[in-house]
Amino acid sequence: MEKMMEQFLEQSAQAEENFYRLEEQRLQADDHRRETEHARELHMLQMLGQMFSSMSSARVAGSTAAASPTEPVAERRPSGIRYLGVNPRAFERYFTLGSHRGMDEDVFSLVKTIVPPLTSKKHKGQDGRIGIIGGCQDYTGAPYFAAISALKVGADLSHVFCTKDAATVIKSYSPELIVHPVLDSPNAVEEIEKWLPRLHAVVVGPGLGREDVLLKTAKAGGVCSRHSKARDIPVVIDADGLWLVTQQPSVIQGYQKGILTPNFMEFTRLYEALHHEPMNASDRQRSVLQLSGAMGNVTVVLKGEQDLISDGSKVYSCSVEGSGRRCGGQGDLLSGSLGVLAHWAYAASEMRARSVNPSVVAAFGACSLTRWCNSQAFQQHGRSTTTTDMIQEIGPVFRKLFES
Ligand SMILES: NC(=O)C1=CN([C@@H]2O[C@H](COP(=O)(O)OP(=O)(O)OC[C@H]3O[C@@H](n4cnc5c(N)ncnc54)[C@H](O)[C@@H]3O)[C@@H](O)[C@H]2O)[C@@H](O)CC1
Ligand SMILES: Nc1ncnc2c1ncn2[C@@H]1O[C@H](COP(=O)(O)OP(=O)(O)OP(=O)(O)O)[C@@H](O)[C@H]1O
Repeated sequence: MEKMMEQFLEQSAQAEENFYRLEEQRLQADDHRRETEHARELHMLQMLGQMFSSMSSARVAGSTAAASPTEPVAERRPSGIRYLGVNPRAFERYFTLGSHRGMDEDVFSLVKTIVPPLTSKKHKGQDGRIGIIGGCQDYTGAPYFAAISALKVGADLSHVFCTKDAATVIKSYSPELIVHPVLDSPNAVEEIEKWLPRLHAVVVGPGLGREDVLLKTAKAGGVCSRHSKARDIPVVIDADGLWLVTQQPSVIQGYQKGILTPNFMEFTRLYEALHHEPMNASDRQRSVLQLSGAMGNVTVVLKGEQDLISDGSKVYSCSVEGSGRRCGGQGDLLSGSLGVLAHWAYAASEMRARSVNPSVVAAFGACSLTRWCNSQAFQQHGRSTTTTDMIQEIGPVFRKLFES
């Protein structure tokens, strides 16, 4: 009897494994189809963009007005950043948001090209299945903010992997999230790995806490899992996930689709752990470049008055207008949005010459979005602005920044 039971269990484990293998193959085929479709649509958009741009340059050439808004754009275009033919007005609008740095406009225009078209041919899941690893007894807001932001940006499904006692709380904030109460279960890593093959990006850290056992699970089940690195999906590391990276930089060092999003304190800790010397706070651009280099060129986003983004070769700054209000949770909005944008950027970039790192494009998009949501929410709520108010702005701000 016992033997039969054993055989039965073995067979059902095998059947389950086969199911996931087939499911993964099916998802990969779907992704491939979608990427091809996306590339075709993108190609048409590029051609249209080029047609518009040549029409508008013809108008500029024919007019006597030397100060057309399209002219300085061409002059400001830096070498090494491919121009993909977008509406020149995007640059004009971007300037009104507060940036005055030549390099930024091109990265900003690239963000628009990664947004997948909405078509009736897609099925649920194709625009992104994002996983957030975080959420414990103390912190239930952070994973919620990250996961709901991913959905509001345009992901189709958002999964949260949290501890048991955080799960009911997070579920009660939103019926839209899929919540797995597994982080503190004895077989936590297997529980997470069951889902990982279906995910397009993971965000590790919001509200994770710093208990050893949770950090170990996040490491084995998220950052280092064969399903994330081997499947080559973007891994965004934020908040307490950065605590883990500070203790063990090798968990993400050299992984090209790794993106770290430290605030100033998290950045300082990580910098000092890697360089064994105090950071020079007056030269943040240099420090962010150095840290990305020391991490094997993972993308680093140092958040602050200006967000500095580097993949170790260049530093980009994002200074889209925000506000003076610094409520907790804004960083979670950023990391959740970044998970989706990173997936889109890599899906889109397969078809293109990679003149700009897709992680940088995605990071630039997420920073611009977060900052402007902050500014828009502040206009209505002033000092009482909270992250929930900012999340309500994601839809209109995204449309205005990236889809108009
Ligand atoms: N509602 C929630 O559940 C929230 C939970 N959070 C979680 O709280 C946990 C701890 O996050 P913390 O960010 O507090 O991390 P830390 O415990 O490392 O604290 C960082 C400290 O640095 C300070 N700081 C930030 N920027 C600074 C700067 N430029 N100069 C000087 N000091 C600066 C902050 O006030 C904070 O006290 C994380 O898991 C995080 O995800 C936060 O995301 C906020 C919202
Ligand atoms: N001084 C500032 N001016 C404008 N925007 C800022 C400023 N500081 C931070 N931000 C923006 O706020 C967002 C979150 O950064 P913040 O430093 O609050 O992260 P965090 O501390 O990790 O957040 P969280 O509270 O979620 O843990 C980023 O998009 C950043 O651009």
